[in-house]
Amino acid sequence: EVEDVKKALVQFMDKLSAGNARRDQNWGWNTSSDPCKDKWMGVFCDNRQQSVRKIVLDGFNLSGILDASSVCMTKSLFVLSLNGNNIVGTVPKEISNCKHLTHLYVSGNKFSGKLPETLPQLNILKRLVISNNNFSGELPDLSRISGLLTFCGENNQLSGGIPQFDFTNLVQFNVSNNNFSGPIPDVKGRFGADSFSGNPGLCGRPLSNACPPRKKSKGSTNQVLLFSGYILLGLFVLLLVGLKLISKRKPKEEKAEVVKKGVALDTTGNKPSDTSSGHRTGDNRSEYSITSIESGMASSSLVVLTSPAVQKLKFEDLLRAPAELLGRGKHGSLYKVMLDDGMILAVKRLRDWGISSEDFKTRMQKIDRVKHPNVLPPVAYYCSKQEKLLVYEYQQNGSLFNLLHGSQNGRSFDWGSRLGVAAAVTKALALMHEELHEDGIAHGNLKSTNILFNKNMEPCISEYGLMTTESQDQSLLAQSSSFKINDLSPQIYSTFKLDIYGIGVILLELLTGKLVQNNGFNLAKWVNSVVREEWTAEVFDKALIAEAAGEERMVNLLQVALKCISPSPNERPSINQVAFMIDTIKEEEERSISLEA
Ligand SMILES: Nc1ncnc2c1ncn2[C@@H]1O[C@H](COP(=O)(O)OP(=O)(O)OP(=O)(O)O)[C@@H](O)[C@H]1O
Repeated sequence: EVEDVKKALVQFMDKLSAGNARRDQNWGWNTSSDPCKDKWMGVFCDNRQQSVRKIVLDGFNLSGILDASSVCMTKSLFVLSLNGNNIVGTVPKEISNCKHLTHLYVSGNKFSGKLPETLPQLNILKRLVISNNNFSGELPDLSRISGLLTFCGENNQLSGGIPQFDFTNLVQFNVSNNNFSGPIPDVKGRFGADSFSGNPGLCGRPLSNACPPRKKSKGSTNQVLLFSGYILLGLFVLLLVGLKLISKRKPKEEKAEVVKKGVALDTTGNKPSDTSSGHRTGDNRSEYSITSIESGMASSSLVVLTSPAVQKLKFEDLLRAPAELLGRGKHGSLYKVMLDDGMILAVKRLRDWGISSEDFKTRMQKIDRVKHPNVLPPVAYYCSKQEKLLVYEYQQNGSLFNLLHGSQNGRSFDWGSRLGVAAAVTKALALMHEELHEDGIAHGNLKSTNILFNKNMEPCISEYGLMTTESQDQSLLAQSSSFKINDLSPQIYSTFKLDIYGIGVILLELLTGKLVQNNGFNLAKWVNSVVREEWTAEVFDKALIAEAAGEERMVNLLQVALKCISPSPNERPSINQVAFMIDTIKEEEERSISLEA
């Protein structure tokens, strides 16, 4: 099989470089050497040098054709980059065989013809860049690639209408200088005229030429409705403030007291509090409305982010709804809020965060821009001087912590599923780290209570980015119970490396089924000591041993975990390396299962 892949790669290069002069000896790309071990030019492999992960051949003056069926023989290629060559012909439909592709770059070549209809089958594609070629015809329905972040198709001869991309998800989009025609879909204000200019047949916003009038469209009625919604909300808030001013003789003092009440409630925990106003349902839990948190709000309103689930959410809905305290973490308290329409939300009331409102907003917007199916997006936030609220959809299926340590004790949580959770979570974190690295926004608080299962039982990382850089210092780390990593030099602690540590601990939890901290027990320390004594097999969860799970792969995953929790942040792998390693283990597991079958 390895030989087949190698032959296919050599054939791919033969066709790609047809007629090009011979390369020097470092070039590789021949059947007598190995693409990974002998480091063929432009080939990047997984850590164990076993499978090809990236092929980057930018600017190699290649002037042949793209043999997609050959290059896609590599089992898990995720980056193919051929920018800045002279490649001719089409992008063949067999490109869809590269199922794992997340990045496809072919800009600055002489590609022509239509893009293949099979392209949207690359459904985990993140970046698609085909600019500066001679592509023509209509685009296939790329809107089917739900996680697409980049589409650059400028400077081609593409025509037809522009598909309804998920513009809220895209971070880069350009179709300028083509022959597109018709109205531009609603880009949600995310992209400007530059992205569409140079297409004489296009009309509508963000271009300045309006489309010829048609029957009044549904879209505009919606807009009117939305607009009047805002006016109503504004009036409501004014009314509320008015009532408060009238009903209170000493509004200032009263307000301070109300805020205090919220805090008092916070510290009394689950006991129903007399200070909580209204909306009690009479049972013995701390149910009350968020009104009691902050009645004096008015200065700013709820900002609904791009999640489709709560487009119509209003601040008044949050205020009115009964809320139940779920827990008090280090960032603040979490409430379960039930809306009238049956929708259930999780509202985090952030504890004094030492961040300005402006910075908070910018941060939320940056986080909102990056979407991954395994990351729980915030759906809205509220931000005033006194109060910051963050709204998520409530996840009925509980957390990874519950699944492992709840009443089931992880018994029905088999090895394959645990490996699946590990792989999904690290991949999701890899994307977040990549996209938010420049902004310096890491997760900051990764742990099994922050991995929630959605309605399809897919694991989702929640509360991404809730820790500011300032508060990510060692003193906070030391206070936190689950991250007690003594003897560490604090200065070199970067938040991104802290996330790797968090992933390592989650992997240990998956492998051992044990709590991270328990009556002086420290999971990381314990695992390290058992491994040092060479009793490695002792660490694994009895439930995994009982199902006779592949021990070799368990040991491999344990090694990944141990690298992640290395005391020196610099020795910890990057999240991409972690994702590769876990992917490889998962592939091996799948292979061994198919062999058994
Ligand atoms: N969106 C959500 N849906 C359902 N349950 C949630 C949601 N977000 C958090 N939870 C659960 O609610 C509980 C309390 O959450 P909270 O965030 O307050 O605690 P924490 O994660 O331990 O603390 P922190 O993240 O602040 O360090 C946790 O068990 C968590 O798994």
